[in-house]
Amino acid sequence: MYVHQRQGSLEVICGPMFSGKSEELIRRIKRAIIARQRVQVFKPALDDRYDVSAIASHSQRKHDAIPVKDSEELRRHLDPEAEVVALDEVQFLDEGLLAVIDGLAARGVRVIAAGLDQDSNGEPFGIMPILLAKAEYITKLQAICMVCGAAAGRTQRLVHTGGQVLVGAAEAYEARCRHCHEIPDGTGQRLLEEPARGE
Ligand SMILES: Nc1ncnc2c1ncn2[C@@H]1O[C@H](COP(=O)(O)OP(=O)(O)O)[C@@H](O)[C@H]1O
Ligand SMILES: Cc1cn([C@H]2C[C@H](O)[C@@H](COP(=O)(O)O)O2)c(=O)[nH]c1=O
Ligand SMILES: [Zn+2]
Repeated sequence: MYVHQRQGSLEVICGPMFSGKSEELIRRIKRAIIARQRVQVFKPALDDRYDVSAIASHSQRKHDAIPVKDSEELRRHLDPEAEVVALDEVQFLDEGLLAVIDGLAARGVRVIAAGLDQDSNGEPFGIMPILLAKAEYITKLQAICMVCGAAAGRTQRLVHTGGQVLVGAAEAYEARCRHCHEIPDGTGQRLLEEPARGE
């Protein structure tokens, strides 16, 4: 006879900026609360754009969250009774989070992690590729390309400052499709020019 235990799992919500990751995370958090589950919500302290101690979407939806500077601080705040642990902006958290998430899922906790799968150069962002490999469930969202209106899987940086990490919103970024996304090469030239016909 099988004995079913409460199954832990990892759900990852990814996609470019403005694709609705935070809205979707808040929706799942609200449903878990309606189901009277014990929910804990975290975000990296680094992301202080709209609110220091809340997940906030670009459409002003919010949910209280514990800001943490790294995975060690997150580990210290964990409620041993939590049934659901939700994390926003996980691309900013360190590799130590992987062991924390594995430990939670092994204890039967439902972990929901939202974050950018790609940086503004279209490269994998932080621990996201590993989380995607480890997840039981993946939701990849698309925004609307601000140039052509197509579905957008990438984020265009509009300012020529910063390295991979530059906290910001619409003043510094917009959603773009693969075709309209440009990777700066330092000269202001397009890197991804379409080959001329006949080439
Ligand atoms: N280019 C865009 N495509 C889709 N939604 C956009 C765009 N620009 C602004 N928005 C707004 O952003 C909201 C999604 O915000 P949010 O959940 O914070 O996204 P993410 O967490 O993926 O950055 C949308 O519901 C919409 O109101
Ligand atoms: C593409 C890209 C984004 N960021 C920053 C900008 C924002 O502070 C967050 C993403 O927030 P969202 O909830 O997904 O809108 O990440 C960055 O630092 N570097 C990048 O390349
Ligand atoms: Zn486009």
